[in-house]
Amino acid sequence: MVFAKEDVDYSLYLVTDSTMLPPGTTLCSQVEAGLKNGVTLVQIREKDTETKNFIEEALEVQKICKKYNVPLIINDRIDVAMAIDADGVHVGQEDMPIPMVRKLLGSSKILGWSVGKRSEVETLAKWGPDMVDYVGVGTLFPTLTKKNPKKTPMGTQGAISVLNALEEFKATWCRTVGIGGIHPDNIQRVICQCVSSNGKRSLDGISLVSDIMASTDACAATQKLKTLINGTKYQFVECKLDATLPTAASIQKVLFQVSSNRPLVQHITNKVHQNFGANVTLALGSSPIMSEIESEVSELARIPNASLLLNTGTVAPIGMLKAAINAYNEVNRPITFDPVGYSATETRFHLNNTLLTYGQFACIKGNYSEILSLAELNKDKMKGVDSSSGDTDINLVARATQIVAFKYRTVAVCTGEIDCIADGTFGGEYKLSSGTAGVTAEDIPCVLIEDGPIPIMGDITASGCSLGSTIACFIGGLDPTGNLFDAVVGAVLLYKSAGKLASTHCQGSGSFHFQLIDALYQLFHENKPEKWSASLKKFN
Ligand SMILES: Cc1ncc(COP(=O)(O)OP(=O)(O)O)c(N)n1
Ligand SMILES: Cc1ncsc1CCOP(=O)(O)O
Ligand SMILES: [Mg+2]
Repeated sequence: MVFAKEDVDYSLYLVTDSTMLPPGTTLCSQVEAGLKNGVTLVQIREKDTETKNFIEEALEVQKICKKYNVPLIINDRIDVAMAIDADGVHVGQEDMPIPMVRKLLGSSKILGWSVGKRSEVETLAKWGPDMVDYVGVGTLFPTLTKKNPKKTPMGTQGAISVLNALEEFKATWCRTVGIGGIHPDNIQRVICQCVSSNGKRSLDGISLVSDIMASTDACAATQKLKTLINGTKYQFVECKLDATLPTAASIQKVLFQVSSNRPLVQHITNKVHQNFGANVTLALGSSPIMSEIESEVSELARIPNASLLLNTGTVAPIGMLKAAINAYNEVNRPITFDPVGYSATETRFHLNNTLLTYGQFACIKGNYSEILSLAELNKDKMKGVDSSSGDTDINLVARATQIVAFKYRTVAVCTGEIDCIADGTFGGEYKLSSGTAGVTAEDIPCVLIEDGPIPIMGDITASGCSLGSTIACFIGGLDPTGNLFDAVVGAVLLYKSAGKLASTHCQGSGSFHFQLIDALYQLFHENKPEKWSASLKKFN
């Protein structure tokens, strides 16, 4: 059977490993369970099997693949692939060089290569379309399946770099599958986030081993994966999104929802912010809980209208932070992420990136320096964790906010003299292969709040962090059909308006602190956004 290369369906690519088979199953029974339920491509990857047994097993699996009309790929062993006339071969960076493999296999066979770096993509592009048909992009997440992995997990941002390189070097023929630690809890995020910056391509498929091979019910495991792959909406937060910009009426609706739903806002935040954040949360009719207890995060995330503010100013143990992200992502409750001092030190850079790779955030909030660094547009290293001051190129800041929103499929907020908010969620929509149909960061909704600076804001501690509390209250308080962008924009408008009001009543920074809480309380309960002093302007 010869498969036309352009017809190969990479969407659910099963790679075998008979060392992890549960009792009562065999290599063939697991592969057949997968094929029966929608696996579209199979690779035999048996690292410890002797040649004779490898061939026998490969021939058995080949019979099953033929029955389901699905191509069979052989891992590493070009000799075995040729001996049994398999449909293709997969090799990695440490295996036989690609030009030699192609020469041995001939042009009609499928040839896959493992890549993780831009330079590797450049090489395959130089070889041209007759060499590599698809790439395995990884390792995405930690996995126990690959022994002694040479690469540290690259996360979705690493996969985006590979997709960008394929576009940059115009390797249009080359298909892509993500591999490494992919399971139902992260598969939608992988498909949703892994889109090239020009919006032209997402991954063509998901490749995995243990989720099916180690499953005691491989049929159910495959069905679950298939449903998630074929789905079109990633409900990382149960919020309806539409294309219209927020209005006073839509923000009023958000405030009503927050008042009636009274969200529980878990704060994992820095010590300086804790007391102020709790008071801001209470002023907004919500309940604060300042918990960093790992064993209770799952319970907290399951409370109706729970919302998490994760601020990395002073840092809880990484295991606790990951558990919290996991707990909220698992039940589709929103996380507001404030990567304080994102690239101020190497330690912060790695910690924040680890967390960004680990989960999905409904909102990412930062000051100019943080957002520029997240967007990789900050040429100068940040000096500290405070917001930068001085001349600001608002076009650059707005562009950076859009890039962050697009990259992380989130609502990004950049705060400063002018605040900027961009919606890169695409309503949670995702699709293999076609990316965002060419829609890029520059095209996504973006608004500015240009009401001038409130200098006294800089004279109290944790004023920026408490905008995070406000956002977390608003997102958490939404009804299931609520609008995420409206909620974030409403929170920023309220906070700025309250800041202005408080600054006119205070006598100094001490009274400003209290006046700010009073103003938030008053404007929130009055619920007349049309009267707020801060106003919106569409960017572009
Ligand atoms: C689809 C797919 N992608 C990547 C790999 C890994 O190949 P390699 O880097 O050669 O590692 P081993 O699988 O040989 O351990 C793969 N097998 N399949
Ligand atoms: C073969 C391979 N190459 C990179 S990660 C990996 C193993 C993936 O296995 P799992 O899906 O069980 O994490
Ligand atoms: Mg290999």
